[in-house]
Amino acid sequence: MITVAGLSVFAGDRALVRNVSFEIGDGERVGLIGESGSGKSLTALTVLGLLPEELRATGSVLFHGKQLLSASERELSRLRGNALAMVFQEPMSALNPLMRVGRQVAESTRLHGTRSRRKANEKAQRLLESVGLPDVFRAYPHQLSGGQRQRVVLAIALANDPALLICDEPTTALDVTVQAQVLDLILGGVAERSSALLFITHDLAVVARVCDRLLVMLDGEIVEQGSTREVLTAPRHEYTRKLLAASDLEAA
Ligand SMILES: Nc1ncnc2c1ncn2[C@@H]1O[C@H](COP(=O)(O)OP(=O)(O)OP(=O)(O)O)[C@@H](O)[C@H]1O
Repeated sequence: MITVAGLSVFAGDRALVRNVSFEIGDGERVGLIGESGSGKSLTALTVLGLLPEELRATGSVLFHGKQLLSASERELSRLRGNALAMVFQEPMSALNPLMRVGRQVAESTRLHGTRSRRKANEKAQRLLESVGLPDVFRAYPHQLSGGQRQRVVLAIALANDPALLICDEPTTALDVTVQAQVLDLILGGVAERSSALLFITHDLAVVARVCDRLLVMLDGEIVEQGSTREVLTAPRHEYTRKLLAASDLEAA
């Protein structure tokens, strides 16, 4: 479904992501792990066509055979929020503070379809119910907790049944008590739609639960990839071993 080949990202002459290659199949759940600054977010942003202007990407990102690196902004924005969706760490950055959340969910269904306002509102309400928020349609984002806001963002991301959902540290900014709940909603949401998932985190316990396959990044490169089981039980790269040793999974 998506094939990334020889992807590099540059700031001037400096390579921040180097020669990264991986594939994600239909419905597959892939984890991207590695320490802060290793290039995980830049890799995800490149796939979404959201790289900051000062950065430049080379290589290839094929989505259903279409080259995204040379796609126009118009084509990319049509794909985003439709076939490709995302949930980032900070939910407030994805929400409009001045618009009621129900309307924001409804707009995301209307952007990519031709439904009437009434149908869009009904769908938005159903989506909000599916993330456990039946009573927030008329609320503004500031009236919600962080976990509730992230659930609204998830409802928006899932609104158009994306082929691929990219989550970049989606629970890191949340209270520990609601992290598991949001994670379960993400997993349930992608399973129900057979969406593929690219899940970025530094939390190995989470990827062990969530992902079929893992990519390990270090200094802009993928140093190891394989099934979650292989990578977590028989890591080949010294860096992966260090990551494991530093985590609670050591005994797994
Ligand atoms: N716009 C930019 N200009 C120059 N350097 C950048 C820019 N954005 C990111 N970088 C650098 O690129 C490297 C990779 O950043 P990236 O955000 O992808 O890392 P990450 O693995 O996602 O880390 P984190 O877990 O902290 O989000 C970092 O060294 C970062 O400082």
